[in-house]
Amino acid sequence: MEEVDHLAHERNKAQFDVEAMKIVWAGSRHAFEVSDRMSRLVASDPAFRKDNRATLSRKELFKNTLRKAAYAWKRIVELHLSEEEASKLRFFVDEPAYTDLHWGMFVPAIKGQGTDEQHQKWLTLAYKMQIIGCYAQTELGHGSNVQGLETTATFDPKSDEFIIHSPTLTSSKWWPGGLGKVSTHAVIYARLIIDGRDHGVHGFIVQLRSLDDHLPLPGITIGDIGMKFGNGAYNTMDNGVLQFNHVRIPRNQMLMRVSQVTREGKYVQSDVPRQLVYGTMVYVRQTIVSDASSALSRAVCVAVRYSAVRRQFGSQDGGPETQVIDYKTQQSRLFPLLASAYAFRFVGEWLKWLYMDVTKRLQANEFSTLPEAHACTAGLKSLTTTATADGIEECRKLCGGHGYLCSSGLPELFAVYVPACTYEGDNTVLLLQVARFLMKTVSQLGSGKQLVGTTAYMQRAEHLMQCTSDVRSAEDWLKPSFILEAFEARALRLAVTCAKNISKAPNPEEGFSQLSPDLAEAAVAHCQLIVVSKFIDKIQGDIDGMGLKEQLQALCGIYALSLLHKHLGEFLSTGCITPKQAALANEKLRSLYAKVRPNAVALVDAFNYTDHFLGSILGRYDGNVYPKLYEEAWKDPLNDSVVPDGYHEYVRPLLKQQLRTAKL
Ligand SMILES: CCCCCCCCCCCCC/C=C/C(=O)SCCNC(=O)CCNC(=O)[C@H](O)C(C)(C)COP(=O)(O)OP(=O)(O)OC[C@H]1O[C@@H](n2cnc3c(N)ncnc32)[C@H](O)[C@@H]1OP(=O)(O)O
Ligand SMILES: Cc1cc2nc3c(=O)[nH]c(=O)nc-3n(C[C@H](O)[C@H](O)[C@H](O)COP(=O)(O)OP(=O)(O)OC[C@H]3O[C@@H](n4cnc5c(N)ncnc54)[C@H](O)[C@@H]3O)c2cc1C
Repeated sequence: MEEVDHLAHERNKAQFDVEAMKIVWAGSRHAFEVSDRMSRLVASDPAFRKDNRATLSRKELFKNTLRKAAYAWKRIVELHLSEEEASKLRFFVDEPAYTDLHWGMFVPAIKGQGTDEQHQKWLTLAYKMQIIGCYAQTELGHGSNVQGLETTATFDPKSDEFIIHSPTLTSSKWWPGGLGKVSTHAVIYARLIIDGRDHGVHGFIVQLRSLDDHLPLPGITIGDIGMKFGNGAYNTMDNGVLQFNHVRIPRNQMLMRVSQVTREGKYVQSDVPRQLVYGTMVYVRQTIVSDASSALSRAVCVAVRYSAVRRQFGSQDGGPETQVIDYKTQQSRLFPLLASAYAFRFVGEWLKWLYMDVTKRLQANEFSTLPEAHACTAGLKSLTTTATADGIEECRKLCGGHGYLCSSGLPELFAVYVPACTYEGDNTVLLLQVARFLMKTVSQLGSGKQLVGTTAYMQRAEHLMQCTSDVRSAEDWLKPSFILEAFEARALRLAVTCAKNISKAPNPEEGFSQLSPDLAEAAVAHCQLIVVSKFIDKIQGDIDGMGLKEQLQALCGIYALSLLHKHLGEFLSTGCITPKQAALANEKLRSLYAKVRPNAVALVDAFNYTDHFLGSILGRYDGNVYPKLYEEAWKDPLNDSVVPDGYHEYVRPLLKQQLRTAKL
C-alpha cells in the first residue's frame, strides 16, 4: 500500500532548506553523516527493538538490556566503528545501560586522574571491555557533600597497600550505575588516611568481582538498590550498593595524577589544583548539556508533529476543525521549547569547546580558567536539565490525553530524563556553586582586575548598573545589542544586590546562607545570559542555506523574549526595562510565533530523528497517528484474552452477588 504523508502540507510550507538545517543541528556535515548512518543502522536492526519495555518485568528488562549492550558491542567490533561512531550507536540504542558509566565515567575518570602508567594498564583493558567499570562516589549518607564521604583508604606501609573500608552503614556506596550487577571494577572515592592523618577524598581503582565467575571478591558486599521511578525507564540500569570490609588494593591503584603516595607513605601534592579530583564531574556535566538538547528536541518533535495532526473545535461550514498548533496558547507553550532545544544545542557546542580549551590548558599546567569552566558546566547543567525535564512534561500535556499513553513515548522519556536534575550534582547545589563564583567576581569589580570569558560583561558594571533600555519599538527587540544589554543588566544587578545584602550579614557564610534563594536566581540569570549570548554568536557566525538565518533569528528571539516574559518581575524590579518595553517585547514575541508557525514541522524534521529513536506514535514522521494508536492498543497484553484473568475469581462473584441482591 502506498504510504501517505499526513504532514506533507506542513512540510510544503517550510521557508528554509531543511537539509541544510540538519547539518547546522548536527554541528557539521561529518557529524550529520555519522549520526544519520548510526541512527539508521540501529533503527533497521530488529535486535534493537524497544517498544515493549513498559510491559517487561524488571528481570526481563534488565536481561534484555544486557543482550542489547552485548549485541551493540559485537556490531561495533564487527563494523570496526570509530569511537565517535560507537558512541553514536549507543546513543541511538536509547536504553540506559552499564556501558554509559563504563564509557562515560569510568574511562574518563582514569584518563583525567590517572598517570601514564595507569592509563597504559587500565585503559587498555577498559577499551576492549576486558574489564567493565563504574564510578562509585555517592554514599547512602552523602552525595552532594563530597568532602563528607566516609569510605576510608588507609595506607599500610608494611604491605604497600591501601585498605578500603566502609566504617558505617551510611558509608555504603549507593547509586552508582552499572555497580549493582555488572561492573567488575570501579573508580571509588574514599578518604585517604596515612599514619592517622586524613588527606581528604581521592580516587582509587578497585576490582569488585571475579573475572572468572563474576562473584564479589572477598570483603565486598554488592547488590542492586531496587526499582526506580517509572515502568521500564531507568530500571534498565543496575544502580548499586557496595560495602567494603578491609579490602586490600596495591598502592599503585590510587589515581595519582593530582597527588601521590610514595612507597614510604609520604603524601605528595603536585602543582595541579586539588579540584581536579572533581574533573570527571566537569566532563560529564558538559556532556549532559548536549544531552539536554537531544532529550528536549525529541519531546518537542513529538509535540509539534502531533499538534499539527490533532484538530479540535472551530469547524465552519463542515470544513476541517482547527489544528491545535494554530491555537496561540499552544504556540506560546510549544515554540519557546522548540527555541530552547536549538539554544541548548548551540550552548552545548560552545561548552564542549570550553571544556576542550580548559583541558589543553591544564595539560600545559595553566589553571586560571578552571573556576570558570566549573561554574559554566555546573550552571548550564543545572539550567538545561531543569528546563528539559519541565519541557518534556509540558510536551506531554501539549499532547492532551494521548500524551499520557506510553505509546506516545513521553512518559518514559520523562522518567528516564528527570534524574538528570539530581545526578552529576543536584541542580540547586550546582547553582549555588555558580553563585559563589559570581560573588567572587563581583568582589573584584573596581579592583582593576581584567574580567574575561563569561563574566567579561561585568567589566562594564558602571554602565550596566544604571542604564535603561533604549528599546522604542517591538522591532527593536530583534536587535542583539538590546537583548544582550537587558540580560546583562538584569544578571549583574541581581548579583550585585546579593553581594550588598551579604555584606550586611554578621559574616559572609551566614550572609550567603540567608541569601541563597536570591543567589540561585542570580545564578540562573547569569546562565540564561550565557545561553542567549551563545545563540546570538551562532547566528552571527557562518550559516549557509536558504532561509536558515531567518529561522534561527526567530528562534533566538523567541528564546530570549519568552524568558524575558517569564522573568518579567526581575527585569522590571531591577529597572532594566520599563512596562512599556515589556509590552513591546510581548508584541514581538507574538509576531515571532506567527513567523515560526509555518516552519514548525520542518524545524523538528531538521533533528533527523528516525521513528525508532523517537519511539512515539504521536510523533511519527508520516503523522499517521490514529490508525497506529488503534492498532497499538490491541497489542497490550491485557488484550490477549477477551475475558481478563481474574474475572472468574473477582468480578463474576460480585456481579452474581448484585444479581442476588437485586432479586431480594
Ligand atoms: C552513549 C554514551 C553516553 C555517554 C554520556 C555519559 C553520560 C552518562 C551520564 C548519565 C549517567 C548518570 C550518572 C551519574 C553519575 C553521578 O551522579 S556521579 C556523582 C556526582 N556527584 C556530584 O555531582 C556531587 C556534587 N557535589 C560536588 O560537586 C561538590 O561537592 C561541590 C558541591 C561542588 C562542593 O565541593 P566541596 O569541595 O565540598 O566544597 P567547596 O568548598 O564548595 O569547593 C571547593 C573549591 O572547589 C571548587 N570546585 C568545586 N567543584 C569543582 C569542580 N568540579 N571543578 C573545579 N573546581 C571545583 C569550588 O568552586 C571551590 O573553589 P574556591 O571557591 O576557589 O575554593
Ligand atoms: C539515576 C541516578 C544515577 C546516579 N548515578 C550515580 C553514579 O553513577 N555514581 C555516583 O557516584 N552517584 C550517582 N548518583 C548519585 C547522585 O550523584 C546524587 O544523588 C546527587 O549528587 C545528589 O546528591 P544527594 O542524593 O546527596 O542529594 P542531597 O544533597 O541529599 O539533596 C537533597 C536536597 O537537599 C538540598 N541540598 C543539599 N545540599 C544543599 C546545600 N548545600 N544548600 C542548599 N540545598 C542543599 C538539595 O537541593 C536537595 O533538594 C546517581 C543518582 C541518580 C538519581
